[in-house]
Amino acid sequence: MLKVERMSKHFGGVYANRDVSLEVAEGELRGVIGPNGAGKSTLFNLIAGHLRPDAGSISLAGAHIDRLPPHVRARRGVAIVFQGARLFAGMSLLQNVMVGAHARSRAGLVSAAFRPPAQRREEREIRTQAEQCLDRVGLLELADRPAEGLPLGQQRRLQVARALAGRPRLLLLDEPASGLRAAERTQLADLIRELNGAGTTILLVEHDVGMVTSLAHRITVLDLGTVIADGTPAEVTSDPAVVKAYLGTGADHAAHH
Ligand SMILES: Nc1ncnc2c1ncn2[C@@H]1O[C@H](COP(=O)(O)OP(=O)(O)OP(=O)(O)O)[C@@H](O)[C@H]1O
Repeated sequence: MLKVERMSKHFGGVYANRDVSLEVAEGELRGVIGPNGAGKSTLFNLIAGHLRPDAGSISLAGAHIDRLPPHVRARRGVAIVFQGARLFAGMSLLQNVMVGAHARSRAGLVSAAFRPPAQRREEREIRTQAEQCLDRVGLLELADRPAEGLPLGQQRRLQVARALAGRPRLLLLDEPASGLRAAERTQLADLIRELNGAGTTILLVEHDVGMVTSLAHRITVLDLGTVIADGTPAEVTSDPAVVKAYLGTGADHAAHH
């Protein structure tokens, strides 16, 4: 479904990504890991459309998307959950998800305020769909609560619900576990597994190696901007190059856990 071919991106003299290739098959849960500075965020931003590659290509279901702006990629079915993405604090959980759905609807959120009768049905459909998305992430009971002050674990799940409202073909998750407590991580991991089990193709870029190895079918390992391993969790974690890359930043890595 997603194919990244020999993609490179440099900042000055530093290759943040160099000749990076990876494929995500339909229905797959693909993990991307790597020590600090490996190029994970850069890869994520290139796929999401926030950075342009210097070389190489990205295609979705056979069509090149690397020159499309993020919102057009979203319309093609690429949903993005950013690390630290903002929620609308003044809105309820349900409204936050409805914004995600409106991004895809013809009416748009602004015109929803002046909705003529013809648009009321669409509005109702969006609401129902948003409720379903909240239900999928286990937050339906909190639908009418304000998003403000929500614990971090619930914020992340709300962000996932918002991404699901666009009915994505591919869900991109950028370090979704960062800053979460152990119990919240477990809940989030269960959610990711469930979504993938229900058919959502997922690319999970994550610092937490344990989480990725427990969830992903296949893992791409980056180090210093290049792919050093690609395979099943068992294959990559026993790969000497991977072990060496992580040992090289051992103290730093341990500090994150
Ligand atoms: N906007 C930028 N300008 C200059 N250098 C950058 C920029 N973004 C990334 N880099 C450099 O590119 C390399 C890869 O960084 P990147 O943030 O993609 O790694 P990462 O794997 O996400 O790291 P971390 O796990 O620490 O977040 C690093 O050497 C970084 O300093």
